[in-house]
Amino acid sequence: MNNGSNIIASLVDVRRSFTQGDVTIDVLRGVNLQIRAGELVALLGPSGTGKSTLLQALGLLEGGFTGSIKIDGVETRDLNPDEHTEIRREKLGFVYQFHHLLPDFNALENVTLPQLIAGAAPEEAVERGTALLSALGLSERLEHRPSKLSGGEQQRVAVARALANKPRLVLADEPTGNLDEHTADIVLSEFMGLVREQGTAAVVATHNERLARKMDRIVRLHDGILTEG
Ligand SMILES: Nc1ncnc2c1ncn2[C@@H]1O[C@H](COP(=O)(O)OP(=O)(O)OP(=O)(O)O)[C@@H](O)[C@H]1O
Repeated sequence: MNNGSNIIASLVDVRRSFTQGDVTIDVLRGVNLQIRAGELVALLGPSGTGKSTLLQALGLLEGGFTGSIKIDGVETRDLNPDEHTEIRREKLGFVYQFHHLLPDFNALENVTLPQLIAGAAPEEAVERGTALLSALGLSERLEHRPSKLSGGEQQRVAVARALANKPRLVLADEPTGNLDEHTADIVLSEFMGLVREQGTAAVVATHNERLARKMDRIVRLHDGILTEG
């Protein structure tokens, strides 16, 4: 279901502080961000500025935020953890720097599992998983376990998994950060191509300006504030 609006995610005046002993760090100091459906947004900023924290806000992965966090028009702040989980399952996909694939499952199973959990019929899940992995050049690797795949291949499986349930928004935290530059370029280009083909929006945290420039929009986090361009 979608709310008819073109905005898939919206943050208004989002703040987050962390306190460790006597020290409080204001990591997000009033972040505003609107992501349109199908839009690819690069999130840049030096290490430790709060890119992961911002993705956690969008992914409804942590508490402790103030401000408004809307996903597909729904204000999430007052929802309970089960409702957050449901929104994550229905609308969001995640890719991390390290793939977090299940080691005892093969590539195809890693992509079909989230679909089965979401209630897809097994044949449907296998068909979609095979199509996604094939689009990423892994048609010959469906039955390989993660340990038998290269780093780039593992990240491709993680990308396919993130898209398995047709999310409206994919949140990617340094998705190619542990790959060499050449492989990172290829995997990120494939990721962007697939995301565009699926009409999914994405926010991609990265240190890589060059790759960021290939996306629709760049936002930068600096001193807890987000700026455009
Ligand atoms: N759970 C936590 N408890 C205390 N401090 C935290 C916590 N999570 C993050 N921080 C602090 O918040 C700041 C932002 O961290 P975050 O991981 O969001 O940055 P980042 O921009 O993603 O960094 P990197 O590019 O290195 O991954 C850091 O100073 C970090 O130490």
